[in-house]
Amino acid sequence: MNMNNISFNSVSKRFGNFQALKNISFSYDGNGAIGYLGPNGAGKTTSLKILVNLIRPDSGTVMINNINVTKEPVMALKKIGALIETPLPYPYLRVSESLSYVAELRGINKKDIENRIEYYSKKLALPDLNAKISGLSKGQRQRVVFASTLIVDPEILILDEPTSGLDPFERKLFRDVILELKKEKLVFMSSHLLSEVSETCDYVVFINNGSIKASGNIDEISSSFNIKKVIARFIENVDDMMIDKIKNAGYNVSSYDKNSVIIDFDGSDASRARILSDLVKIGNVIYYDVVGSQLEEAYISILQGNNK
Ligand SMILES: Nc1ncnc2c1ncn2[C@@H]1O[C@H](COP(=O)(O)OP(=O)(O)OP(=O)(O)O)[C@@H](O)[C@H]1O
Repeated sequence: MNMNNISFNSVSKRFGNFQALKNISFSYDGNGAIGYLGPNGAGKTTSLKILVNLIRPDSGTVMINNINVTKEPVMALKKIGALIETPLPYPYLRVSESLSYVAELRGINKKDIENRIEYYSKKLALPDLNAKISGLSKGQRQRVVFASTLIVDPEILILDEPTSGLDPFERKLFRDVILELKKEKLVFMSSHLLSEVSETCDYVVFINNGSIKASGNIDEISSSFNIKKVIARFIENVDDMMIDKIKNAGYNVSSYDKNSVIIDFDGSDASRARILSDLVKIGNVIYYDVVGSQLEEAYISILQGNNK
């Protein structure tokens, strides 16, 4: 099995007066999945485009499997599959034609093409292979485009928000394919969906305002951030009087609805226990738990600059 790697070394990119990437560096060795996280406009797509040589950095280098992408793009990108800003596949072609066309361009033999079309047609629940691309829904098109990046059997898969705009069923199809692929390949994906990243990725890189804020093993990063909200559900309706009592007990109510209240806290077990013992004096608590995820806490803390 091949081991893959990618690295950004002091990469900067300016658009006019706007500095989109400021000296970014990170690297990853091995197979698995890397999640690239950051708010809109952080510089994720710009980084991914530089990685696949769609744009050139002003300074710094990007390497794929130790080959400099800017200097030797053909060699570096030979084993890459990329899905960046979903292009429209040829509308007049049929699904199977559009898939074999991409594979033929890469010199893949007919038998492999047929097998892979059949495989991904099942895995991604592709529409009828004889259907015209122009008649497909947005999600169906996205599935076909994803299949066309996979049909060439890439060693490294670069995906820019691959599931944006997909329904939950389609997201699951994508997730299962990524989970399968990452066993033997390297997947580098940007995403806004933290739940998706925590389910699929082994490593995370956080970017904000064109700078890398943190990177590391997802479990190690997540475990250093405690969840800082609890939810309590009551038998009785939550009214203003109850909310006042909770506030008077010294708590910050983040939100509430008919039967439940969400309270901010410092994330410690001691505070969590104390809140519950206070709440049972105020109402009949039937459910109590922390809400959110550690990755979400990490994302918020790191991107707000409270990096531990
Ligand atoms: N070709 C361009 N010309 C001018 N500015 C650009 C260009 N491409 C990107 N930018 C700017 O660079 C910044 C980073 O954009 P980029 O698309 O990399 O962000 P992103 O992290 O991918 O965001 P999103 O999650 O919204 O896709 C943005 O402020 C964007 O407006």
